[in-house]
Amino acid sequence: MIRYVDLDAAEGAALDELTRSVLRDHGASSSPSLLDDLSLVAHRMPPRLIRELRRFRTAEEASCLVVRGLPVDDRRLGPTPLDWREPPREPESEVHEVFLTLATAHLGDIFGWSTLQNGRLVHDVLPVPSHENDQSGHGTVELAWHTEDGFHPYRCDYLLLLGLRNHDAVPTGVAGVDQVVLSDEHREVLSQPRFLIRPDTEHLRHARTLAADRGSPHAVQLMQDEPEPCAVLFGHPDRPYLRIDPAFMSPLPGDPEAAAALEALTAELQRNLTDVVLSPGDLLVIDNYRVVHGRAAFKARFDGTDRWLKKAVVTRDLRKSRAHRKSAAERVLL
Ligand SMILES: NC(=[NH2+])NCCC[C@H](N)C(=O)O
Ligand SMILES: O=C(O)CCC(=O)C(=O)O
Ligand SMILES: [Fe+2]
Repeated sequence: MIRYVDLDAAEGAALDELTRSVLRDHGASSSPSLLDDLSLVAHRMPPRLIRELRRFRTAEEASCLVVRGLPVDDRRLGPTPLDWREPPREPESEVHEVFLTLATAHLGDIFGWSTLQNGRLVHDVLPVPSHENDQSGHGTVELAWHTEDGFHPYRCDYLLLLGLRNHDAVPTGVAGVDQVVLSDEHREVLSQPRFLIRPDTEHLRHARTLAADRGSPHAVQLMQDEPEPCAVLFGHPDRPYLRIDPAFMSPLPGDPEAAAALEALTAELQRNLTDVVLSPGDLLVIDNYRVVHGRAAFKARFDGTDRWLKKAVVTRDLRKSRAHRKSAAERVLL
C-alpha cells in the first residue's frame, strides 16, 4: 500500500537549489506567476521523483507514496507558529512550501477552500491554543481517520503532507480500501446511496462567517442542513474507491443494514491502520479515493517546538467544480 522513495543526497541538494531559486524568482510559494508557470518549473525537479509521482497517479498500485530526503534544517525554520494566521518568523518554511507546490503539479491541480485557512493553497498543520479538542489539523486530541473533505463532491483526489518538525514522532495513520475484507452483501450495501456525510466543524465555522458577510447561505451550510445521500464505495466493483468519515457520518435513518455495513468497513479500516511518522523532509502523498488518514493524540508545548506540517490538496480536474469557483482560472472554491 505504501511506496517509499528515498532521494539521494544529490537529488536532495538539487531540490534545495531549485526551490530557493524559484522562491527568489517568484517571491512567494503561491504567487500567480509561479502558478502560471508551474508545470514548466515542476519539470526541473529530479526526473526520478517526477516519474514516481506520475506513476503513482496513473497506475494506482501504491495508494500512499512517501518521499524522504528533502533537506529541512530545523534551526533555519524558526519557531513553529502558534496559529496558521501568524506569519512565519523566518522565510525558510516558504522554501518547503515551494517544494510541496511543485510536487502537486505532477498529480493535478492544487486548489483551496474559502472555508479553510482563508483560501490559502498551502496550509499549516500545527496545534493551535484553545483548539486542542478540535477534529482538525489544529487539534491535539486523536484526529479520527477520514477521507479528506469527504462530505464534499469536489474533495481532493490527492492530499500531500510535508513534515517540517515532529520532535515527538507523532504518527499519521493510514488505511487503504484495497486491504479490507468484506462480504459481498456489505460491499453491495456500501455501494448504494444510503449514507450521509456532514461537513466538519472547521469548514462549517468559516462557512457561517462567510455567509454572514455575504448575506447569503454558503454551499457548505446546505451540505450540513440537507446532505445528499452518498455511497461509501464507488468506481470499479473489484477495486472500489471510498468516501468515509465515521466521525461526521451516519447511515440513512431507519436503515440498519446500512449501519451494519458501515460498521463492518469501519472495523476493517481500523484493523488495517498503519502508522507513518512524518519526519522533517518527509512528503506523504495520499490517494484520497483509496486511503483514509488520521493522526494520533499528542501533547502540545506551544513553545515554538511543536509538530509542524505543510499540507496541500490536489484535484485531477479543476473544471468539475466550476460552479463553485468565481472564474475558470480561480483555484479557490467559494
Ligand atoms: N474525522 C475528522 N476529523 N474529519 C474531519 C477532518 C478535518 C480536516 N479535513 C482535517 O483533516 O484536518
Ligand atoms: O496531522 C496529520 O498527520 C494529519 C492531518 C490531517 O488529517 C489533515 O491535515 O488533513
Ligand atoms: Fe485530513
